[in-house]
Amino acid sequence: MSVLPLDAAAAASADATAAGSGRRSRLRRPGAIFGATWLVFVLVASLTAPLWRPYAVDEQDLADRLALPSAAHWLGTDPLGRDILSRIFTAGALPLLSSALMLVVAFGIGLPLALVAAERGRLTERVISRLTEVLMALPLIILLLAVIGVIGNRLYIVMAILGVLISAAVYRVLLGVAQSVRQRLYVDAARVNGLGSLRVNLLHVLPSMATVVAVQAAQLFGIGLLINAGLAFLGFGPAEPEPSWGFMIQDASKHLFDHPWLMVPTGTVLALTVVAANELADALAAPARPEPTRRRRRARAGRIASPNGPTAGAALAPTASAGAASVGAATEAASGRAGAGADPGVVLEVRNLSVGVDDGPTLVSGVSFALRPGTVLGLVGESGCGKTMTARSLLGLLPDGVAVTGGSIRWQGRELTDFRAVRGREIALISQEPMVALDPMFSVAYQLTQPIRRFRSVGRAEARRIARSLLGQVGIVDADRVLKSYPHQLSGGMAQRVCIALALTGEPKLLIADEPTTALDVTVQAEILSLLRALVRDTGLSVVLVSHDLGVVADLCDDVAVMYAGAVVESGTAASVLDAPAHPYTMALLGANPHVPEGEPVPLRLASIPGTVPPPGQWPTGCRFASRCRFAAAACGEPFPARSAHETGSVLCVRFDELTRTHATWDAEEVGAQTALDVETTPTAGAAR
Ligand SMILES: Nc1ncnc2c1ncn2[C@@H]1O[C@H](COP(=O)(O)OP(=O)(O)OP(=O)(O)O)[C@@H](O)[C@H]1O
Repeated sequence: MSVLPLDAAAAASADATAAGSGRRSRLRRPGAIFGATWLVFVLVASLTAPLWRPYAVDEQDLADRLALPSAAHWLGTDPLGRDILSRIFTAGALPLLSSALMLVVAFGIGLPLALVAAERGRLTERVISRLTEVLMALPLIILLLAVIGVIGNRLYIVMAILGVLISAAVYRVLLGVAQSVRQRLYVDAARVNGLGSLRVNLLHVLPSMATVVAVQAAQLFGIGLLINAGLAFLGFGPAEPEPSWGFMIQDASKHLFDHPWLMVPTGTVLALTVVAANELADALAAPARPEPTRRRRRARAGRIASPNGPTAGAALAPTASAGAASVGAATEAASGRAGAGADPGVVLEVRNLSVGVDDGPTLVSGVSFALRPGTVLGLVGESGCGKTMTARSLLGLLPDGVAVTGGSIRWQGRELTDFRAVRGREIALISQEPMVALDPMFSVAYQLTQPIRRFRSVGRAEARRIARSLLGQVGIVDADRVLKSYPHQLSGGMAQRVCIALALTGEPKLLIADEPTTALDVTVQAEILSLLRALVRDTGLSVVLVSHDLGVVADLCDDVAVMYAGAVVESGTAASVLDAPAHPYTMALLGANPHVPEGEPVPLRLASIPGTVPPPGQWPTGCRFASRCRFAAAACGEPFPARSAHETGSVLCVRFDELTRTHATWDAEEVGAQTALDVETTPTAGAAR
């Protein structure tokens, strides 16, 4: 039953987010104009045919049979001398309306099922998918003929049943789209902002699927017309003298050689109607005009170099507040504070957190840290080390099929289980891609005032006033203009400011900032960092900052937890960890930081840590960094506990004491053709290498 426009749907899904302006521009294309105009014309002409047709459908002129077009009969006559024009348009209502009915049934079943399966997770999705697979395995035409055998030529009912059968295929296509839309950051943002499941689907998921739904509907409509005509051709249409396109084509096929014209009018109307539906679908599926601006492209390029702009000079320098505010990101083993949730100074405590894929590998294990009010904790590490999974666990926003499998998250002294209750109100999220985190369908005013009204129980006018004030708080001076704007009209930096304002709508106490500056220009990065710093200073917010940029961490964080292969390998105050790293991975990470001190030449090649992070499921016993570590020894192959370090932090290295004693360092000596990091150890007796 491969009747669905999978390619078209996939193509459309790719740009579904540009739906607003994109859809309008697509509808101005010639194909779309032709398709829509013809479909409207044929529909109106068919529905009104009894009012304007020149002859009744059964009116015969036996003296003028099989006539060519004339003034009396514009499209000629059939073998019984009946007027073809009158019959064609009278016959149009049935295929058009019954195909529309088929669409309503197919989407009425397929679309809600896709939304539910995408939302409810893997188990529900599997159950629904298996059921729809059964439906898809049924032989469509044979089944339809069997139905006709039972109920007769009642084409509306037959087409409704066809809709039920096709709903399985509709579901398959829409499921993929719904799943991909649900992963978009603005859907997460809507959930963080307290929207219930129905409203998330209605306000954010469905509008983004509209293009795919329209493409599918247009193509299925054409297929419905053909099936309808095919059934009538086979004799399962309306009984004579009622006209039908299929029967008229069958009648014409008998005279293909002696009176070929007879095939032309009905064949042309049917073909034009199917082509019009397909043209409309193609126009809708065509990519919308690309939106990326030079600014976004530059931002992407900047991400590769990961410069820190004005903050780069401060890279690796201790922050002024670090010492004073340091809480330490301590593992439970190192701190020994099993009951630290009772500590009134700790706003968030994560202990022994594990995250894993259902029936799959563990992605994060044994992660522990604590956070005091008004401080910033940085989660750093290479890509794939589990920073995002850890951060998203704090909001209960893990991807489908991924779940917290162990440990505890204590928020303000109580175990965090009901994430919906705290999302947006107490804990908010700022994500990496501001342009994707805002819903392209809605104005900034709408996106800000909705959560404000919900969280603060205020009216429309007051919500707008608060939105304006929040925009002012995040450094937007022309708030009124920005409120009226749509996301695509904002620059990256402006969009991130709006996202931060959005995160503040529920007056949260904790911000999870997942690489909030990665997608931005260098100068804008600095502005956003300084904005975050000001917010922490002025409002007492706590922040968990996910970053791979040590410059950003040095600049903004009070404490830092360095993650490697799903575990925290070192934690402590940012000042102590960055100034005197205790774990070889932290040393190597600092050595590979692409920071060039002022006045020094830029190296030809950047330093790197040899090897790659072992993927989940392939972590070795013992130290997960051992295979890449210059200091690895036999003892690293065995499991070992974390050790206290940096006064309030910890380090997960069995050779910690030894390396400290020997003042081991791991610097990036980037010269000439050297590509790896050099190891320097101060030769001290007993310092084994
Ligand atoms: N939906 C998912 N299903 C299964 N595994 C996943 C999923 N998303 C991420 N992972 C895996 O989980 C591990 C941790 O990913 P995570 O995104 O937390 O890393 P990260 O340190 O934040 O990296 P990055 O800086 O690239 O975002 C990676 O190995 C990743 O491949």
